[in-house]
Amino acid sequence: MSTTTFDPAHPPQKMLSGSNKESFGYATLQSRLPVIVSKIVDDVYRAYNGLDADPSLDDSTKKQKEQEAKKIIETIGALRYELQRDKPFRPLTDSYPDVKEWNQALETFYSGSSWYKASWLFSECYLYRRIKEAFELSEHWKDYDPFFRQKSIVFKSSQKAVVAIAARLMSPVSAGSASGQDPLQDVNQLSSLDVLISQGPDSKGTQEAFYELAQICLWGNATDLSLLDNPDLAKVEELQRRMLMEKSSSSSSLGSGETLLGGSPDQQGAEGIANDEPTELEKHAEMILTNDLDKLWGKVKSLRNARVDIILDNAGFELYVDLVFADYLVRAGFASEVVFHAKRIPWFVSDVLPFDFDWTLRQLYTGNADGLEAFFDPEDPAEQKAIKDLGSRWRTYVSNGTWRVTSHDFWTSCYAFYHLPTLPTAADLFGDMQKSDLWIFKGDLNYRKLVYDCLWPTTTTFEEAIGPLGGKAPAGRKAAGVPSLVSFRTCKADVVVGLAPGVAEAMDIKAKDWMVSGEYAVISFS
Ligand SMILES: O=P(O)(O)OC[C@H]1O[C@](O)(CO)[C@@H](O)[C@@H]1O
Repeated sequence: MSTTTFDPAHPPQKMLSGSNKESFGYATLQSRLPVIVSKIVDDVYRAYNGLDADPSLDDSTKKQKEQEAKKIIETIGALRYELQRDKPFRPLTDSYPDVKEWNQALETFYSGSSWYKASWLFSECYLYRRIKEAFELSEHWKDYDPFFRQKSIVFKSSQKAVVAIAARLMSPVSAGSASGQDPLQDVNQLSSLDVLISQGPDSKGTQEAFYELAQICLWGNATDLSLLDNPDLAKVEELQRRMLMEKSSSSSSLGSGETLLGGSPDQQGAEGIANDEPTELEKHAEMILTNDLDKLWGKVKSLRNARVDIILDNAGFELYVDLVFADYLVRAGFASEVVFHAKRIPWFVSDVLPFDFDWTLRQLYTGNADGLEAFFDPEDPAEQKAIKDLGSRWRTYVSNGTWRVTSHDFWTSCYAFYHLPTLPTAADLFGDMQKSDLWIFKGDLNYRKLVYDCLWPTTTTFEEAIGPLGGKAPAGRKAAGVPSLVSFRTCKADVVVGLAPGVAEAMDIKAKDWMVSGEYAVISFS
């Protein structure tokens, strides 16, 4: 394959790079990535110390595993050193299927280059690929995910929001039915989004549910572990509050028994909260700096039994809200097939691997079956049931083929998504994705790869910035076989497009780190 037309080193605008000391790329290479790498060492130590307690290993395998763990720890330490001293990149030496493509790109575009000189995107992707190499060169640790422990801890700490959302979706109709009103006549009387959605694709309830769940899906991207390089669980909880339909004047803790996600007007009145108070979710709508939800709704409402592809980002809570949104699309009749694209190798700390997907569903539907301790253990039996029912429904989607999880090496390559339609090694992926009616890209890294991670003026249109995937592509998006697409992204890198004139300047005054803090977001539709 010739890589000359697939160039990760020369994006259409000046590339983001760690060579600029003012950039977030520099800060990431300088302080965040070394911490992430050190945590891998800690994790392998812990795994290695736990080997003795593993009854499935015979003595000789245990010994081999221990020796390999020591080697991995050494290799990861050396990798941190290379990064911190800005040593030149070296070719990969394992035999994972993508190695040839990586080495070709290194040789063609980055020969003699190094972490701070190359594009930030390339360096960061290369780092995660080198981490994979350290494990891949072993016999017993090839499939080990050094980030799984962190993913699981943070997901567990998301219980309050997980439960609140499950209850919002699944709990039975409350006030409307209790007051004898026909709940389907008055959507405000309903506590269950499931009931709203079941009114059919053209109903007001389905539309309201769309706006709420799409924003929940967006803000799920705020809690990823690569940004929280020292995950502070209280911070995770705080970030998740924004997804709830709580009134903003309510207390700042998610204590049990409080009215989460709305509830009936009566309930709110009883708590002394005026109905016209904005909810947390509504308040945060102002933080979506370019918001194409209306355009997305225009597309979604035209779909019937369509195929929707979701290019996943993080495991844990973000995956959970992605599944909530996918569930909505199916329940409302818009989609009959949802394809989830996961990563094949541990990536940017918390990205979803196929294993994470299955594991997440299991934690939900298993509950405390067989007397085992449930992963989520809300005291209220109705909440326990809501989680279990939701998980069981999702398991059925997987077993009957409504939901499919897939993965491809393209998502962990060094290439921007500009190259998806033409990169020979992605031809099978692109061919399959062309059968879809809508692509939903989650998260910051997917956004960076969509817009080629370069310094576009912030008023550049999204259509233009995504090049061949956009409507402004020379052949036109449709001719190129690309369906409508949307990006749900909280901003964690110093690139953003699609802003109205003056917005970036106003933000610079309002919040210096608005581009990278994860506090602000964009929803961009093409
Ligand atoms: O999980 P997300 O939203 O893709 O975020 C990953 C992003 O986090 C960061 O590590 C934040 O610096 C970026 O390098 C990367 O783009």
